[in-house]
Amino acid sequence: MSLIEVENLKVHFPVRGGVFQTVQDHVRAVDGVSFSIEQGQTYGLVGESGSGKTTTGRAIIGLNDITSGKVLFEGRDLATVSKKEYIDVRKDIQMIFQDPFSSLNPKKRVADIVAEPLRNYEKLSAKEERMRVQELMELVGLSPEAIYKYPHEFSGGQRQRIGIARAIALNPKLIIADEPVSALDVSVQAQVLNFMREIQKELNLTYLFISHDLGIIRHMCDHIGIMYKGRYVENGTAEEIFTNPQHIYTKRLIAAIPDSNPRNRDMHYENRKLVKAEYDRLEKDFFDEEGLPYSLKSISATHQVALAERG
Ligand SMILES: Nc1ncnc2c1ncn2[C@@H]1O[C@H](COP(=O)(O)OP(=O)(O)OP(=O)(O)O)[C@@H](O)[C@H]1O
Repeated sequence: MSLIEVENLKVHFPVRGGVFQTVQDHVRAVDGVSFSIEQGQTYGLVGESGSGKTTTGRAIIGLNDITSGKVLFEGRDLATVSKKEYIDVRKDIQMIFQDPFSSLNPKKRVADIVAEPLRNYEKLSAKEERMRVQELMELVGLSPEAIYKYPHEFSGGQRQRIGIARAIALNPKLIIADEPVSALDVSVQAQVLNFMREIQKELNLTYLFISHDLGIIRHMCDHIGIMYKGRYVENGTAEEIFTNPQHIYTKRLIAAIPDSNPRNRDMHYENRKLVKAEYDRLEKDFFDEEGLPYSLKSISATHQVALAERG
């Protein structure tokens, strides 16, 4: 059984207007997304800004209302479990946020920040709590003595480690990591990503990893879903997606990954121009009037016609 299964998830936000603020329309932020994640695996959701990645993560954790569809955690439907069961499940699902600068309360010491979930769910004595927080600090590679410092006394990478310490405090099974390194310097990003992989192995964590950066997703994920305007255009194993992308949108994202090998740069640049030209030409044809993506088959047919026309 998968740890988590998301079935045909839809999250629509009402758009209100007029004098009486009546509902005039809906933003279909997530519009029929399905995936499952096995224990210990990393599933990547990738897409450009506004494609619905964050809303998907927030809906799973209960921060956004679900319009329709199901979220099953260890086979239990989160919409129908008892309150007690839901509280247990919520302990098992934690989140790491994008911005370690704003997600940590600047007025609180690290001891209080990391202890927050412990105080919500576990009744520990002051001594037990301090010991657990110190243990967590060591686990994330920070000095246990630093628990009395404030967030501004740490670097960006260290702050994200504090966010991770808070997320793993209750020994969760699933961590939703929403752009966990995009606010960090590139030099620090790799360190934090590698560290996330290390603790994943050590604690048998499962990740839902959200990013707009396909290069990072490639580094981290076993399976990938490519989102565009609230829907999937493609999903599969990381290997399938990178070795044989089917959709022109996926090809475009892959072509946009910077290539660190200088020998490949010229070729990469040419590929990029080619893919961009195809994409621009076909973009209007991708979605029918209801915004439904055409099947991969029809896209590749359209694609072939376009290529033939170009000679
Ligand atoms: N509370 C809300 N009310 C109305 N619309 C919303 C709300 N939250 C998100 N949206 C809209 O839903 C769509 C999807 O947003 P979402 O933040 O999930 O995308 P994203 O792919 O995570 O993008 P980003 O990387 O910029 O966060 C966007 O059009 C956004 O404006």
